[in-house]
Amino acid sequence: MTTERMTTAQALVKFLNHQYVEVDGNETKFIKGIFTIFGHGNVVGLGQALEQDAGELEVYQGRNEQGMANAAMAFAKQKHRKQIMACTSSVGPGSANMVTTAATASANNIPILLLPGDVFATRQPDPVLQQIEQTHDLSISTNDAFRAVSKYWDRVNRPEQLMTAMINAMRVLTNPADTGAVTISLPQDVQGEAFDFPSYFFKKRVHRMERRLPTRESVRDAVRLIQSKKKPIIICGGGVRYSEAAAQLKAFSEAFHIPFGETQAGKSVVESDFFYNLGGVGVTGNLAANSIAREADLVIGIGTRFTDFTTGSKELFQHPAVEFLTLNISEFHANKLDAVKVVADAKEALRTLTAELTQSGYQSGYGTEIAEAKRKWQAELERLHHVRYEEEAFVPEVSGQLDDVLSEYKEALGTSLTQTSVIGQVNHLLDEDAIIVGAAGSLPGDLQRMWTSRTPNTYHMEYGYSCMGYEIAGAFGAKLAEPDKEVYAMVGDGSYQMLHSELVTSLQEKKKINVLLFDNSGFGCINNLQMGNGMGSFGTEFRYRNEQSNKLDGEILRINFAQSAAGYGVKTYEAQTLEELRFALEDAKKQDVSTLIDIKVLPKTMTSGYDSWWHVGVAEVSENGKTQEAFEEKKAHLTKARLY
Ligand SMILES: Cc1ncc(C[n+]2csc(CCOP(=O)(O)OP(=O)(O)O)c2C)c(N)n1
Ligand SMILES: O=C1C[C@@H](O)[C@H](O)[C@@H](O)C1=O
Ligand SMILES: [Mg+2]
Repeated sequence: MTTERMTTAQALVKFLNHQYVEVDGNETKFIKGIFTIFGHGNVVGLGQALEQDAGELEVYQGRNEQGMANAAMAFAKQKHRKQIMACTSSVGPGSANMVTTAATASANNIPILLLPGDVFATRQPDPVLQQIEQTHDLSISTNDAFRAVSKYWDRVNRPEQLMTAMINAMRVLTNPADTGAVTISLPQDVQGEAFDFPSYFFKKRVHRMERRLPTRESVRDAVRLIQSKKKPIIICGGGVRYSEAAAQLKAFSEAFHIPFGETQAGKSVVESDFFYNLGGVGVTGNLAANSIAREADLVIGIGTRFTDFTTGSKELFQHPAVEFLTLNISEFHANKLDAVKVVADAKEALRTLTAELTQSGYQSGYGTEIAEAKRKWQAELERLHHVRYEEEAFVPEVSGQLDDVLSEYKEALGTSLTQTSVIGQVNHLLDEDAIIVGAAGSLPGDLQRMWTSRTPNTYHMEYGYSCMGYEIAGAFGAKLAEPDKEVYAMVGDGSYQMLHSELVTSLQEKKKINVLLFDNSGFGCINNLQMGNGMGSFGTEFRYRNEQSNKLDGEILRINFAQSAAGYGVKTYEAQTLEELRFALEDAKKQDVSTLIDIKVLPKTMTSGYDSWWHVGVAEVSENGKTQEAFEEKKAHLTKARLY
């Protein structure tokens, strides 16, 4: 047996350089690069190995561990999970900062390899700087927090453990049914320890991402179920996108005259103007998809996790005889809602099902309903694009909540722009193949409803975890994945303030991203949620502390985000009118550096409603009559919802 004497960290870097995936006969290098923030927990171990010989790994410098890991996750998402990035952090706070992204990646089933430094395996210097000493258990460290949010977790306490750890890491990272965050904790002493690694550990490994075929029996069950139904609706989830099954989905819906709604992860798999594409479905769905879903007697979920947003907390589907069919690579997700299930790759399942159903001569019973529902939604969309603020008698989309202070916002932010009209302009003016990236706030809802995708795979939304602060790092990660396209972060002022550090990394790497910042001076969607459920406006508007009341109900905060980003070297614009917005969008396209448009919008001018319900934990007992009413309303909805 030939061996190579190297440190654990050197062996890890060499191993990462030899991993490939094969999909449909195409081979790709699996790990494109590694994001780093060095500290004592990784610099002289993994840092040394990367300095000495990083191989073909591109080494990036992050600004915030959560931010860099978000960028890595977005890269993998935009690459449809066929290529990934690794991330290394120091010990303690550096690794803790990545826990949020681990959760985000796992919730979204996106592969990401996290390599946090860890406390000494020998325990000799304990407590090392940044070590928490848990008196009830000295074997745990900050990195154990990753266990709850990783799909695979391991700690390399001896150099030779690296081999099984990494082979298992690759098993999970390349498993389409159950991928997500993989965390390999690397005690800082072990990173530098040498071992005679066998050469076979470093051989080229090609991980075939196989397309699981459906069984004959499951397809037979599916065909029988579909044949018994007249008004099916398909829910197109992220699994369709990662399986690259757009053509098969289109063929299936055309052949049998079955429309589909899109989840956040499934949006833009197919262009919006495809006849059978109804657009976003669920809590943040549009009128067309939700009205068809409400009356459907069969819901065919393809590659979807059926989250509460997709099912309207299981209240959306109201046909008395509604049943569920799932096509999913994950047995766990396929099993939801008591569905008849086809556990298989989406592309393969659709191919087989199309062939079998064709033989039966099946056609759905839809007449003009699909065209009619789409026509009505188009008219509503037009209206939303043209909502303009008027001083007198203006009724915002979310009305009856902050009506009396809208003019104060107009003054403070110097704007009368409505959010829906801004989205209309942006959708109109961006290049057809531009990618938009988002995650949290009111924008994901507006965009799932309103965004018209003209080119496939241009809508990139992280809504499995809806993690504020993903947007800008995510845009940077998407740009690394698709450097030839313009990428736009769609971000609220709350999310922007939470985390935008990787904007600087985009400048450093000369990878231009564009930030469209919607400033309504508040956590707008949460303000809608609380007030919509009987509360007052509490802790969600950005207002100064008022010395009289000692509450946060003073004047509205005014922040010039454009000025602050200009300090980084970003090309910035301020938009308080549609003309300024149009100019900025066009001029931003001409720039080579990252850009930011500080768009001031009025609160309460985002979209709302469209026949859906979201189950939240409204107070059962309160001193406020409105909250009491909201609780009664919730109870009424619950009587119409499935219980599991
Ligand atoms: C990390 C994180 N913390 C908290 C939340 C809960 N949350 C969801 S949206 C939101 C406010 C978002 O405000 P902003 O970005 O300004 O968007 P707006 O709703 O005003 O459009 C909050 C606090 C979250 N999704 N993620
Ligand atoms: O609590 C939330 C409410 C949603 O409206 C929002 O989009 C999401 O970010 C969230 O966390
Ligand atoms: Mg806001």
